[in-house]
Amino acid sequence: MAAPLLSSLCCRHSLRHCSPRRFARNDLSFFRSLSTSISSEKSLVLSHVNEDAGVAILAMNRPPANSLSLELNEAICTSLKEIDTNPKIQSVILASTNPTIFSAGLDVTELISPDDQRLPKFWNSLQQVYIDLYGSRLAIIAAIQGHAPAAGCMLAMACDYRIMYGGGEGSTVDGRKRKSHIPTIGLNETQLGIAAPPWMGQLLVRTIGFRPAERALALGTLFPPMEALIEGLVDDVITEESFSPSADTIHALEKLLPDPIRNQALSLVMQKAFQEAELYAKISPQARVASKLVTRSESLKDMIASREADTEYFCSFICQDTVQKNLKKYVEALKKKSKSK
Ligand SMILES: CC/C=C\CC/C=C/CC(=O)SCCNC(=O)CCNC(=O)[C@H](O)C(C)(C)COP(=O)(O)OP(=O)(O)OC[C@H]1O[C@@H](n2cnc3c(N)ncnc32)[C@H](O)[C@@H]1OP(=O)(O)O
Repeated sequence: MAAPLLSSLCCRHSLRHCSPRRFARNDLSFFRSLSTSISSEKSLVLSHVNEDAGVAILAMNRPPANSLSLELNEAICTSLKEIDTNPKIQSVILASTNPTIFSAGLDVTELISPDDQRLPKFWNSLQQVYIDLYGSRLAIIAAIQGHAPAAGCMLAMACDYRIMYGGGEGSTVDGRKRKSHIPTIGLNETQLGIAAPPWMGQLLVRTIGFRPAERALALGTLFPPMEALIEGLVDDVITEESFSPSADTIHALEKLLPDPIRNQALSLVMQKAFQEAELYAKISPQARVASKLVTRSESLKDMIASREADTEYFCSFICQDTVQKNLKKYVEALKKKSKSK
């Protein structure tokens, strides 16, 4: 049986051990309703299940940018595990409560002057997120309504299908117009003066192919939606003009989410993601998981085998003076940019 193999592969080696302005940027009106179902660790992740459809939603909820802290990583794993234990669920939509940011990647503040107990734990938690998503028996659909740099892109690549919002006019937050946003996705680590870890770089190679990945890794390329589609980094790009959900999809999603999604980008990607999630949920789970094993088990085994060495290398790399200097500069620039808005 394929499913137990995949899960035992992952479990055996598990090392599990705002400002008001920012808050308003999240479409909490709709996602708040999700917290009534399963919520974990201060609701850093909100999730909800629809057993009839066989679909669940897992939404990252860490303002202002869904940057991956130790706690958010742990919350993602906990929620996924809870969903995984429900045999009626076959598909999960990995989403974000932030209308313009899917995930900003690692919380870079975790990397600056790090605590030597917390740093390896933090890295282990990121590895675990990757292992749990990539090796899940569930079909996971990434609903990428906003930016997905670095480890944010890794989250998407670890899913089974990626839908990206193509940007457009008149996106709304809380019913008010806001300027349109065009999200980007990619492994931009070299722009921070660091390199993507081998397993993340290899994931890009497996997703878009050797030469495009080699170039994108070196340059730290962040792809806008249509370029990401052409490269094969995402599977679908949708805009207000290109996608209208069927009445059935709207109804089924409404059943799953009692409050309507008011943000247009979020609403569109969620509707498309729901359609895709239903499609996966209709496939024989055994056959689907067996086919997933064909493409993923070897790289997962390699990753698990090199996990400890990867953590050691990461910790010593991050603590180097030059790396610390680069990271500090990067975070200062990030904060300056944010303040100047
Ligand atoms: C051997 C291997 C060794 C090392 C491997 C290390 C691997 C690393 C993988 C990573 O994931 S590194 C992280 C890379 N992430 C980024 O470079 C993204 C940085 N963020 C941005 O570019 C932008 O924030 C955005 C495009 C995601 C969104 O832009 P925008 O909508 O304009 O928002 P703001 O820039 O104003 O940001 C809002 C708020 O969020 C804070 N923030 C953003 N990203 C991060 C982050 N990654 N970590 C922590 N905090 C982040 C930002 O500072 C703003 O906060 P304020 O309090 O200043 O308002």
